[in-house]
Amino acid sequence: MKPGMEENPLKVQMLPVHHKSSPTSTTYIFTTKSESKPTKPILLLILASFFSIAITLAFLFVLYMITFSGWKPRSSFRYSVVIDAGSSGSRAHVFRYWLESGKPVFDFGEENYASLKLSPGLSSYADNPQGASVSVAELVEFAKGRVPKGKLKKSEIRLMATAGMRLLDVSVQEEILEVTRGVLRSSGFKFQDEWASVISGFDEGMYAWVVANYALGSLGGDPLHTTGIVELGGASAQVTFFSNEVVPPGFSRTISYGGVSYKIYSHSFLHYGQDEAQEEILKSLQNSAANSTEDGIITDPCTPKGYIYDNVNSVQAAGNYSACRSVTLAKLQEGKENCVYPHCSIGSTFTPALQGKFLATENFYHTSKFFGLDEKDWLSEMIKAGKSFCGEEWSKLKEKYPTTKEKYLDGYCFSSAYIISMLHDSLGFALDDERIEFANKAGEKGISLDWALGAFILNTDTTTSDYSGRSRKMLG
Ligand SMILES: Nc1nc2c(ncn2[C@@H]2O[C@H](COP(=O)(O)OP(=O)(O)OP(=O)(O)O)[C@@H](O)[C@H]2O)c(=O)[nH]1
Ligand SMILES: [Ca+2]
Repeated sequence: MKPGMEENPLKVQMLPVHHKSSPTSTTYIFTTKSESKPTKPILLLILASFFSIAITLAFLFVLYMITFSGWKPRSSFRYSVVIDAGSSGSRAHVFRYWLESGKPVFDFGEENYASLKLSPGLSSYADNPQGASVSVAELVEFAKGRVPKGKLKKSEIRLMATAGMRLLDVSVQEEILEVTRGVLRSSGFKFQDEWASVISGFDEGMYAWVVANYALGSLGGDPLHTTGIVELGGASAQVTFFSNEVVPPGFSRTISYGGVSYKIYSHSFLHYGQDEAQEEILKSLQNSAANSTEDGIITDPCTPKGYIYDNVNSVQAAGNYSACRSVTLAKLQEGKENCVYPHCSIGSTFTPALQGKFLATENFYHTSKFFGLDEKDWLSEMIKAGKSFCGEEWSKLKEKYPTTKEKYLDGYCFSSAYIISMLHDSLGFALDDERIEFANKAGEKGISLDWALGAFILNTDTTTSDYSGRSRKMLG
C-alpha cells in the first residue's frame, strides 16, 4: 500500500488550470474529496441532538413567553357574548378570556373586549316583532368577527333585555324574544332558548354593582369597602349597594365572589329612567291641558322656551329650573303615601339607609359631562348649570351647542332638575356629598361601567364551564 494511503483512502481530484500566458503549461490543483463518509449513526446522532436542543429551546421560549410576557397560545382563549337589549338600543359585548389554575382571567382591554351598539332598541319592534331580527343578526355578525370559527360552538351568546322590554305586554315581549332566539339558534354560537330573556331589574342593578367593584378591585374584599351604583338609564333607574340593614324580602340577595358573601340591596325603578320619566311628565301635562276648562296654555317648565314639540299640542315649552325640579320631585314622590316599609325614598319602594360610596352612571354621567362639571360639588354645580340652561331660549341653545345632538340637547334642562330631585331631594345625598361621583368607567384600567360586563364576570366565574358542555347557571 503506498505510503499515506490509509484504510479509508482520500480520493484526490486533479483539476487542470490553463494559464493564458503559456497555453501549453498546465498547473494542477489538488482537491480532496473525502470518500469515507461518516457512518450513518453519527449523522443521525448529530441530527437527533440538534433537534432535541431545538425542541428544548423552543419549549423554554414558550415557557418564558407564557410566564413573563403574558403571551398565550391562541388555543387557550375562550369567548363569550352578551347582548344588552336596552330601551335606546341593543349592544353586543364580545369577551375573550382564559383560565389560570382553573379560574377565569378577565381583561377588558381592546384585545380582549369589543362592543357595538345599534339603535333602536328591541322594544321599538312591538308592532313588528320580525323587524327585531335585523339588528340582532347584525350584532351576531359583529360578534362572529371577533371569535375564531373553531371556537364558535363552544362560545356562549346571551341576549338580556331590560326596561324597554319590561314596559311591553309579556305576550309582545315573548314574540320579540322568539324572533331573537331564531337568529341566535342559527348563529353558530352556543345558545339555549332561555339565554334570550328579559332580566329582572334586580339582576340589572346587581350586574352593574359587580363590574364596578371588579373594576375598583373591591370585589372579593370587605363588603363595607364596596361601592354602590345609582344608574339613570333610558326607561329605568337602578339603585344597588351593599347593606347590612334588615331588608324586606325581594329587595336583597346574597351573592358570593372570591369566597366572600355580599348582601346586596338592588331595585330597578321602572318608568323612572330619564327618557321615560320626561315622556310621562309631558303626557300628564297634556292630559291636564285637555281637561282644563280655562283656555289657558299649560306650560312645560322642563323644556327651554321656543322649543317646538313633535305631535304634542296644547303644551308650551317654558323652561324654569325650579318649577321643573318640583314637577320631577312630584313624580318621584308619587305613591309615597302607600309606603309600608320603614323607609321609602322613591314612591312606595323600600330603600335602606345609604351605605358607603356610590358611582352615578349613564345619564348622571352624560349630563354632568355636558355641563362640564367637576367631581367636587357636582350636585350643587348641577343646580347652577341647570338654572342657566333652562332659562335660555331654545334657538340660542342650538347656536351655542351646534355639535350636540338635538335629541340629547332638548333633555338637559329636564335631566339637570331630575338628577337633583332624585339624588338629593329623594335619595338624600347632600349637595356637597363626597360619597357620590358621576362616572362611566372605573378603576386604573378604566373599565366601562356596563352591567353586561358584570353579567359576564359573574356568570363566567360562578360556574366556569370546562367546555365539556356542563351547563352554566346565570344567577337569577
Ligand atoms: N346626553 C347623552 N345621553 C346619552 C348618550 N348616550 C346615551 N345616552 C342616554 O343614556 C341613556 C342610555 O342609558 P342606557 O342604560 O344605555 O339606556 P338603555 O339601556 O337604552 O335603557 P334602559 O333599558 O332603561 O337601560 C339613554 O337615556 C340615552 O338617551 C350621550 O352621548 N349623551
Ligand atoms: Ca341600560
